[in-house]
Amino acid sequence: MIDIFQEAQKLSLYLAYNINVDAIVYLKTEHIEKLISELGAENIRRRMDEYPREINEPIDFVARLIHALKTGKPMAVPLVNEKIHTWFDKRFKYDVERMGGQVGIIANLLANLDFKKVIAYSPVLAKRQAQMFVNKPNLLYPVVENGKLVLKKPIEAYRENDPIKVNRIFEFRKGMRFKLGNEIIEVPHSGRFIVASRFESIRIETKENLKPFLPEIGEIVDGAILSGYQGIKKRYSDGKDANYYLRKAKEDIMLLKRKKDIKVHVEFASIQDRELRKKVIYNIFPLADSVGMDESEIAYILNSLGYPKLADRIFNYNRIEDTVLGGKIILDELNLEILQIHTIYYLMYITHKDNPLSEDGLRQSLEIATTLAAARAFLGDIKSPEDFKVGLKVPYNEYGEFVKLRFEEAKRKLRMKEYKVVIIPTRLVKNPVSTVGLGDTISAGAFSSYLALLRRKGVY
Ligand SMILES: Nc1ncnc2c1ncn2[C@@H]1O[C@H](COP(=O)(O)O)[C@@H](O)[C@H]1O
Ligand SMILES: O=P(O)(O)OC[C@H]1O[C@](O)(COP(=O)(O)O)[C@@H](O)[C@@H]1O
Ligand SMILES: [Mg+2]
Repeated sequence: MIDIFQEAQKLSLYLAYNINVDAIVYLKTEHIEKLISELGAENIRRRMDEYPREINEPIDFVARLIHALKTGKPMAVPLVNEKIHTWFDKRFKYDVERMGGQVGIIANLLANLDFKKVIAYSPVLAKRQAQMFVNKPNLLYPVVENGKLVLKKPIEAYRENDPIKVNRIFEFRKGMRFKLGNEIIEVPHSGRFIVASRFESIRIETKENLKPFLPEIGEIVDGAILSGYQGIKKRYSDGKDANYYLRKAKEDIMLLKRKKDIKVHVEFASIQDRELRKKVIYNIFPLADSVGMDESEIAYILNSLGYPKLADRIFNYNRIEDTVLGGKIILDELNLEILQIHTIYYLMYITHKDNPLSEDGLRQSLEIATTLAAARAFLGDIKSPEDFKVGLKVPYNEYGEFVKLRFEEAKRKLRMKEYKVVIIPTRLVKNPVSTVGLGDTISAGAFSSYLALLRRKGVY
């Protein structure tokens, strides 16, 4: 496995579009009890039944937070009412502020792992945000100077007046117990709840001056990881809308692939609004080669594709045979080369039978992914390639053997002839320093090692 990791390190990757500051709160029972006594258990329960898909007022936040705590699922809900920022800041002291967003997290990870070159782009880059990127020669931000593409360290490329986006992250831990009225809730898994800020001023796009250079960037790199589409809004005050930004996003992928047919991985993230989710899935996925998502996200996607019962089963029971079934549907309906699903107890790849990699190769790629996530969960951050070894010391989760057994059963039940499906148990850290960014870490590790293995086979 180490040899594949070393081959992945020789790759150069392009990343776009989202960076932000993650302001992290380590939730304590007292926080929750205070919120419940302030807003009332009955009110919260009622709002939980309504399942608000955006945060307009404090009770929306508390309802969705408690739903996440009850299920132990990773969740992200957009904050759309700028007036309640002060409500949050009065109630919570942020324990840590760190780099966030798929681009920010993956850029720092790959740069610290000594990848050859990481070109990280976000349409906004404020000074404070630029300072959160690791300052290494292999991590560069693309700018246009005198009509030419120039790659600079982020700290040399920031713009004074660019806005900063701060997301609030609530880290919760397995075993936390509290009362909601008469109901005792015990958190089943450790995880994170993201209150994702959505501002008019930050658009998910490639700025017009950089756009003509995307084919050149595509030529320099070996692959691209794109994410942030969840930040697109339905409508903007200047008349632009989601269709406009999705058309632009599609153009970007085609431009990146124009000079060299690089592989593109899309890291999916929670999109609460059904209409927007559907638009992102139908516009973007067919242009991607690879897509990554967690168990809540696969359920949301299947809901959008018209499989609500299967979606509910995956969300509530996380059974392997349902995930395989759902994965096959997504792979086929959106015509992907490979789909990667990360869940608390297992990681899964689904591809078509003609994928050039062997099942063993695919499994090794997932092993790299879970090892990196375990290292990050244990250390809080990955600072050098040496940290990979820390992940190797983390044991597989206690359901490891059960996962393998259930997978063998699923293979007997489901039609598998046309697919390659591989699954591995996760290496799960019992008391993680934090969990935010683990999915991004898994996907970066999986996609880059997938590319390295394709290269080794001579097919990429
Ligand atoms: N404590 C943990 N140790 C190792 N890996 C973990 C831990 N908790 C979660 N994970 C993995 O990370 C993903 C989370 O993905 P998101 O996209 O951030 O939801 C989870 O599925 C586990 O595979
Ligand atoms: O949707 P947004 O606002 O771009 O934010 C994405 C959020 O997802 C993260 O990138 C983490 O994602 P994962 O936990 O799924 O790896 C956070 O750092 C960030 O706050
Ligand atoms: Mg994720």
